[in-house]
Amino acid sequence: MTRPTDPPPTDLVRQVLPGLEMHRFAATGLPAEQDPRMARMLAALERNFYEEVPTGAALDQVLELHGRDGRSYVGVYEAGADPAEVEPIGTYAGFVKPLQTGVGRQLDAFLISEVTVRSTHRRRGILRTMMESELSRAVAQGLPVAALSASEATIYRRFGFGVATHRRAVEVDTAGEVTLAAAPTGTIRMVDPKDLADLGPALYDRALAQTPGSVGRVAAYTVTETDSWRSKNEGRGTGLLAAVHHDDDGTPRGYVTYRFTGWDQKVPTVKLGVLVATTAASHRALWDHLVHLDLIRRVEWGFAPDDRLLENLLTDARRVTTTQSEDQLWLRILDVPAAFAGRPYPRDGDLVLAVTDPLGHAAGTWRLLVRDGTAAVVPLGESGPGAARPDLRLDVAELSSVYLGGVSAELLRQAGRLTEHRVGAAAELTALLAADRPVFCMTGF
Ligand SMILES: CC(=O)SCCNC(=O)CCNC(=O)[C@H](O)C(C)(C)COP(=O)(O)OP(=O)(O)OC[C@H]1O[C@@H](n2cnc3c(N)ncnc32)[C@H](O)[C@@H]1OP(=O)(O)O
Repeated sequence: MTRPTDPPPTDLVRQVLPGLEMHRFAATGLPAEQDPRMARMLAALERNFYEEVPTGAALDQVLELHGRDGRSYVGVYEAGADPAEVEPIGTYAGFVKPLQTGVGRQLDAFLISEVTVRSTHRRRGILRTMMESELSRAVAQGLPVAALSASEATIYRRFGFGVATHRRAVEVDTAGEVTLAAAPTGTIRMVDPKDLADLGPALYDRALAQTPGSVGRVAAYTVTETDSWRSKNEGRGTGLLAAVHHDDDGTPRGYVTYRFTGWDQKVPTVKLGVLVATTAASHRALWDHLVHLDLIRRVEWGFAPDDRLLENLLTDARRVTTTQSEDQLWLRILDVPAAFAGRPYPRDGDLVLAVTDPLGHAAGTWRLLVRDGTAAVVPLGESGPGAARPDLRLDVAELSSVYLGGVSAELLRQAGRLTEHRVGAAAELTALLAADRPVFCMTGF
């Protein structure tokens, strides 16, 4: 008999490679004792990332959070193994969250995370098997795009993913007199991080709606920003600081969390955790707070947008140093007509795109016709009646890179990543896909 607390059965078991089987099951959110299959999945992926494996209450907390995300897991096991008894060799998580395609416009995206293969079983096609299977499943479910963030930049292009957003790490020199280009408004109040439990997600969702390139946040952030990881000080907090900005009417508009790195540092420093601003004024006010912290001479932020907003915020732009710059969101268009119908356009346009796709999902010659801010995409033959000569020829990885408007098609033409058959077509595509706000993925997953 199945008790209500039992995890649901595996919905797929099949041989995928000699001696190996693939199982798929949902994260139940149940504690390890009631769901040993998920506990072993989590242990395997932590080990494959060379991380410590959580136990006890810390493990149960992670399992609960993954349940809240609605994650679906795929595990590759030795044939005949019971996933409740042994750890998988390959791990893969997928879940659906909104992708912001423009201000006020969202699409459902298939987010992929926790992709690992045991070090003794790498380069035998386990990742390829899991990825091809799950992308096909996402297509069958009608999801127009997939997305991930990559541990290495050389892995995912072969599966049709292209870099759509970038992020950087910055250091801001806050020693001495720091001035902002415009005076801040509203008030800043220090709060207990636990007070962000409801406010944080609500403000994030409002910021998300204005930020093309961002995706819905995973549940783990509610624990990170409230400083309540059970693995650290049993969830009682570790000295994280939190400040909320209220506008002149007293409405909360943004918040920031940060941590002092200690007096043993040569340059007294705070490190930002999460910064969420739903208005430009709130963003300015939070930075005004950060750059004027007494005794602090440096602010570090490891997850900053790759734009020049911060430099323009300060009177002295040279106080900002970029210490690292990286790809962030890798996007993969699965359904060309649905993806292009699901974003806004600043102008009219008419382009024919010949798209190659190693997995076939987006392959074809497509006419992208945009009128009054709305796109219609129709498939065309390249030969025979109705044939059209393409203006541009590109792989789905490049199409996915330029889709949100954060990467320029003209720039990719100059890099030799796409071929122009009509002079000026790449610049036209760039203009057609221009975003109304800087394109940035505000969150990791
Ligand atoms: C979205 C995320 O979760 S990103 C996190 C990815 N995980 C990690 O970095 C953890 C450590 N690494 C691993 O666990 C594994 O090496 C993985 C998951 C990256 C690759 O798994 P494998 O099973 O070895 O990959 P698989 O054998 O299926 O290779 C598929 C293809 O990708 C290529 N590939 C695999 N890993 C890499 C790599 N690190 N760099 C470049 N190419 C790679 C293979 O050569 C192969 O190419 P081909 O099919 O075009 O000939």
